[in-house]
Amino acid sequence: LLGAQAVPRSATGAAAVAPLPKGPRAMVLGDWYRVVNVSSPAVSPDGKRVAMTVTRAVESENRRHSEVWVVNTAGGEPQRWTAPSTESSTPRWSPDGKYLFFASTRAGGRGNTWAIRLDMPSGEAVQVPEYPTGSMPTDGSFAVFTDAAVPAPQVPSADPFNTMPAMARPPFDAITRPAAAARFDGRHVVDMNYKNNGTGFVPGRRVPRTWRPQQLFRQSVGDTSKKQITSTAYSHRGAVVSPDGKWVAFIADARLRSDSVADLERDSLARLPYDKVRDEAERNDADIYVIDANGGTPRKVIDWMGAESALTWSPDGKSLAFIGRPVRTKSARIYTVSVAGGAPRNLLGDWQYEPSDMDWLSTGAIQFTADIGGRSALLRADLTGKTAPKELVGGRRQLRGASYDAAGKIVAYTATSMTKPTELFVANADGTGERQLTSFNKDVNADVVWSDADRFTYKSVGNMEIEGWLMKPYGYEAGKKYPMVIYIHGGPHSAYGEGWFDEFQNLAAQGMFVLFTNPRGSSGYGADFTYSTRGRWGMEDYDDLMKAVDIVAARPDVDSTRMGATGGSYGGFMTTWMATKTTRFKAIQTDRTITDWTYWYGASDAQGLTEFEFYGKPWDNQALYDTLSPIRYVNKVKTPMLIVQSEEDHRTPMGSAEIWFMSLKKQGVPVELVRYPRSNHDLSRTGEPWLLVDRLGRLRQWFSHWLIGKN
Ligand SMILES: CSCC[C@H](NC(C)=O)C(=O)N[C@@H](C)C(=O)N[C@@H](CO)C(=O)O
Repeated sequence: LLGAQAVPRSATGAAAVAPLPKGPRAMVLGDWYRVVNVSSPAVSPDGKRVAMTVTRAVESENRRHSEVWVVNTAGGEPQRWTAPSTESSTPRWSPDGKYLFFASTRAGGRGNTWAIRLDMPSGEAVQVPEYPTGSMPTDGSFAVFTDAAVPAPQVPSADPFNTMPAMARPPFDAITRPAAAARFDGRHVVDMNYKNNGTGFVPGRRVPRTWRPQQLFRQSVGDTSKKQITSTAYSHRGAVVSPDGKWVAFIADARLRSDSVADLERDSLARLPYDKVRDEAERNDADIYVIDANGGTPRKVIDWMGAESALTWSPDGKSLAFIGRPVRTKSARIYTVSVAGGAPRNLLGDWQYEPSDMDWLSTGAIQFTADIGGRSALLRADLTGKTAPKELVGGRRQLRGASYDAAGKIVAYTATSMTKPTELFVANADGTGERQLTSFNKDVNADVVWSDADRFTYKSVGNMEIEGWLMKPYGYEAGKKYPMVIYIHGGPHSAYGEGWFDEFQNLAAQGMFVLFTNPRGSSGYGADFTYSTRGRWGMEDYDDLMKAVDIVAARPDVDSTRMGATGGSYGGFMTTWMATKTTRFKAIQTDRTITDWTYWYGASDAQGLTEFEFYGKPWDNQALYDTLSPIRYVNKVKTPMLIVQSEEDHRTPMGSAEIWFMSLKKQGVPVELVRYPRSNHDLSRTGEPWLLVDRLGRLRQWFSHWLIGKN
């Protein structure tokens, strides 16, 4: 049943890949390598084609591979447009239809933008320095983009520490120095942001701190020269050119203060103890401006309290739309405002959900995608803001990356549902006439019986409605009882939903029910829901999870004596928290866990999370950091636990796992710790394929051992 794939090495060193049994059958681990992911759809300006990124795992080489593929919107077989020997992704078409640009790092090139010529026969990808990247007017004659006008300060070539590894060099502000540069290869740290999940350790500066404000530049198509149109001490962000090419709208500091002043103010505020009046007051950090596309003095369009993003011109160039969030704890809304100024109009009113992206189509419609709980949909806003947005494409699935043709008639997007890995779809922009354009997962879908899940909602503490799903075990037969494992997501502000997910399928294939919910604190249900757990982590959200367990445990087909729990990151915290509170689970797996919030605060790269959620730094509110730390109650734990942690996880560093492991070991509680090398916080999502699959295998084995009695 396990289906673990042996990967013997051939004489050449490449791993041989064992053939998989034909289906229909349960998922085996080797199926993970067969699932293809489609992302970043881009509709050509004429609406005839869609380009996309197609990503597969190369099992024998323990890596992923991405290519750009193109399919006709009228249908037919998708074609690969980029070389299999290189990595290529995120395609976009030039407005004149002459090029398909994409991101790729290729030998002998500058930067990572490459293009395929569409106006003449061509096999090789080329770089086109005379074709600018940035926001373009309707005629596509030039682009506006932002860049620093001053070069980054260089370390002098005579610097005595130049030969040292970057992390070993004494940073600019350091007092201490190596006794001998050639003999120290450790890490010398002076700045706070010295490590980052994914990037790893970040070397300190060898030169004084400088500011390089982002300026507006323009470049004509067919010309490699770039004209700088602003020269200011503040940065320009989200710059977009008006359809007629006369104006540029951008977002900048509300008082146009220099970047250095704004940063130093933020740094000094950040050092102060938490203060509700100051820290929760509405702030106006940024506003919207317009400037002549050839430069000049900018004019403020609106003074709007909050943070603006996704600035977009109306097709007639008279208005601007933006996504605005008044304060962190309020839902983002779509607003429109006249370029001449005046009050912005809220198009979403008090609609519960939040927009993820937005397009103002040439037809005049404003469309966007939004998470609606665990599903996501394509919607059209009411331009008067009087009625709720109209859902154009929805259903029990997740839609991403809506892309339109120049006429605003066609929309392409990717979609996935519980039993269907991602594929590309196209529809009329009003949502009618939907068609599936790719079937990259046809073979694996034919072999594997993906388990489906029933959606349910339930009322929890304070009458709050919670959304949950129960996935059936593979081979489910009415009248039999099955074990159940609850999955708990992280964030805590993220969400599970209506998409194919390898982790759920992995356990369902072993003959277990998989329960997953979005307790309060999850994203996708509006900001009130998301921030309702502030200062109360592990309290009502724990109740939400346990209520779902109660509901499911009462089913005649669930064996309530064989239940398990698993979760990662904040979900990892929650599993250790559960272990201190209940013995109703027979086994728990805790992933990228957090067991001590004070340790986490010091060791993680994301202090901002608890500074906000716990009302300050540990010394501002030590009682809360302690009360919510599972390690304080570890003497209560009786449940066998599998701990999985990544050696290079700078988000939830190893110390939490180590103290948990040692504490359980000392108390005689069955515990295993698996430490993954060359892995960070994203092992389960973007990690090395062999390690990722190894982890899935261990989850299967752990729960099979404790809940089914076989391994
Ligand atoms: C202001 S810092 C945000 C931290 C971040 N939050 C989100 C929404 O992801 C985060 O990394 N939190 C971790 C503790 C966490 O639980 N991450 C989850 C979700 O990404 C995970 O599964 O790794």
